[in-house]
Amino acid sequence: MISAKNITKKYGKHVALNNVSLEVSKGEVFALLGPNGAGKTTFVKSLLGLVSLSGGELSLFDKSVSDSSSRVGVSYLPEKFSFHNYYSVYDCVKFFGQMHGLKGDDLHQKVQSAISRVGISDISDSKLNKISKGQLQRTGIATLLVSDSKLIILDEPFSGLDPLGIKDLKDIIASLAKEEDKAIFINSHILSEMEKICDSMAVLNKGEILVQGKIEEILAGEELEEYFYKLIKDVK
Ligand SMILES: Nc1ncnc2c1ncn2[C@@H]1O[C@H](COP(=O)(O)OP(=O)(O)OP(=O)(O)O)[C@@H](O)[C@H]1O
Repeated sequence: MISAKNITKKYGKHVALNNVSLEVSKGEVFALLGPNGAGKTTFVKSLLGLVSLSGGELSLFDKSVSDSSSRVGVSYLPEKFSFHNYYSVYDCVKFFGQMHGLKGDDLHQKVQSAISRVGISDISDSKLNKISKGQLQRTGIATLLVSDSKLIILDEPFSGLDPLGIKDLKDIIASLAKEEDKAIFINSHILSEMEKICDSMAVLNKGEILVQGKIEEILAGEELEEYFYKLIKDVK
């Protein structure tokens, strides 16, 4: 679903991604991990076509990311979800449903079901400027659930959520992961959460991939946090 072959991104003289290669396949929950400034956001922006690469090949569903149709079937949740303040939660999720081609009763049912799945049915009619940060983030998650996107890209999805929100999101990710035709790509710092929900990972540091593969095989019984800190310390 995602294929990066030797991709490089330079901002002026600064190399943010250096010869990065990685693959994300159907059915995977994939974590891109790395310290501040490692290049994670640059990688996500490259997938979304928001920055142009300096070299290499990056594709979604076997189409180059330079072709915007490669992003049909992709949903993205930014770290801080935002939308027009004067929309209600319902209308916001409905807008995303309409963007994915849903109509009539089907649209209404899917919007209601997405809102209920993230536990905010009680504030469905509230305007976005009248709800909390965590409720707004849950609204963002509902916008992902309303469509049947095959690739879901989550940027720091746990940020702004309370422990209950984190638990709900982990359950949602786990249930989406059961759908074998989907892949979930997560960019996050919260290592403890990643270990429980992801099956594959790559660690980026200073624009370079240090390790990549199945989490269980990489960790071989070690805790992810411990493994990560040792790995980063060793290459500093
Ligand atoms: N628009 C830009 N112009 C110049 N340099 C940039 C730009 N965007 C990012 N960088 C640099 O590229 C490197 C990678 O940044 P990036 O935002 O991709 O890292 P990150 O892993 O997402 O970091 P964080 O975890 O702090 O969000 C950093 O050194 C950053 O300073």
